[in-house]
Amino acid sequence: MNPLLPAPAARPPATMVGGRLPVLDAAPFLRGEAGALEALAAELRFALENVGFYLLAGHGIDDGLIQRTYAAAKRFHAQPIEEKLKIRINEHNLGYMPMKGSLNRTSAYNPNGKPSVNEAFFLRRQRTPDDPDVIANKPLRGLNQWPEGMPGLREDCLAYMDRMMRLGQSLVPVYARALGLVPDYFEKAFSLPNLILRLTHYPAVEDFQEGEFSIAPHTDSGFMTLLPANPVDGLSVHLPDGVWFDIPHVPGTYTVNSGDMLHRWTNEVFLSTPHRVRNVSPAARYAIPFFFDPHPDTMIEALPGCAGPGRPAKHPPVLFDDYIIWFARKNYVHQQEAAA
Ligand SMILES: O=C(O)CCC(=O)C(=O)O
Ligand SMILES: [Fe+2]
Repeated sequence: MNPLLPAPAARPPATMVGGRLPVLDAAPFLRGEAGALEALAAELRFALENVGFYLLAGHGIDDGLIQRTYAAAKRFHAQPIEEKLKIRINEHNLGYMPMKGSLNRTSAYNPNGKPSVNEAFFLRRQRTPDDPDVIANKPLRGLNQWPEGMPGLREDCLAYMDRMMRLGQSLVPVYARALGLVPDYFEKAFSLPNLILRLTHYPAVEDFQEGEFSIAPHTDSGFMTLLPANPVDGLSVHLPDGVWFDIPHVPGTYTVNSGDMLHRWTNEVFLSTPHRVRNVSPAARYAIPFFFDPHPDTMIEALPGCAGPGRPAKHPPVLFDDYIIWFARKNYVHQQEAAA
């Protein structure tokens, strides 16, 4: 079967924040309105070919659920360090990563290489001890580590991950159409997607040193990252023309970006745009990025329509599993210690 359909022409959406950041409204598509899939796909194509970031409105995620997840981040990090260290990040990248535990070495955008001034709690798909991947001890597929004595935290985080997974799955056909593929092209890759929820605490820093950041300039590793609107500013995006653009606080939206894996899968048709955080506010900043990726068994090779005569494939095929293991080793201090 030919997976290709005519691709929609890239089209800037009606609203561009600061003349640069596309705002995509998913509501007509999520309501199932006629023609909405094609219209949203044309705007998505514009956003990911030219910016790599967009604001998503009309996503249907309940604000109460978002606020409970932000509260979970705050509650988690408010614990004494001894409590947090009881679930220190393990070889599956699950649990608590202490301050300055990541270095972002996969990216050429952080030449000075100072560790980032943040601490984070990592969750992935909730698994049970009888999960075949857990029994086989497959890398990055372990059991979540939960803090003790934090009633409701686990339920809120799992409810958020489940709801965000469903949003991601409902957006995947828009990505397929934006690439000129049949809407269900990615169905198998995303029927059991790889999920990561990162609850990050960026303390207020009075005086950043040269080359020091709350999170150093980096690109994300995967397919799609979704960040709910953040009342504390600090995220900036390195646009293709070289300008650092500050993401504004637009309540009710998500900031969504594509990562290295989608960049590679699309044979570099879609961007993976560098970004960084500096919390220069007097208060702590929390972030709850949700990373939505294909199943680890997915083979990432140039998609139909993205490579061919005149545009040869720029990367060899790679199993997503091998790719994320490589990425984790490069970026996390504890992974390097384990591999040494
Ligand atoms: O804190 C933010 O707003 C962005 C965080 C981020 O880029 C990341 O965790 O990959
Ligand atoms: Fe990021």
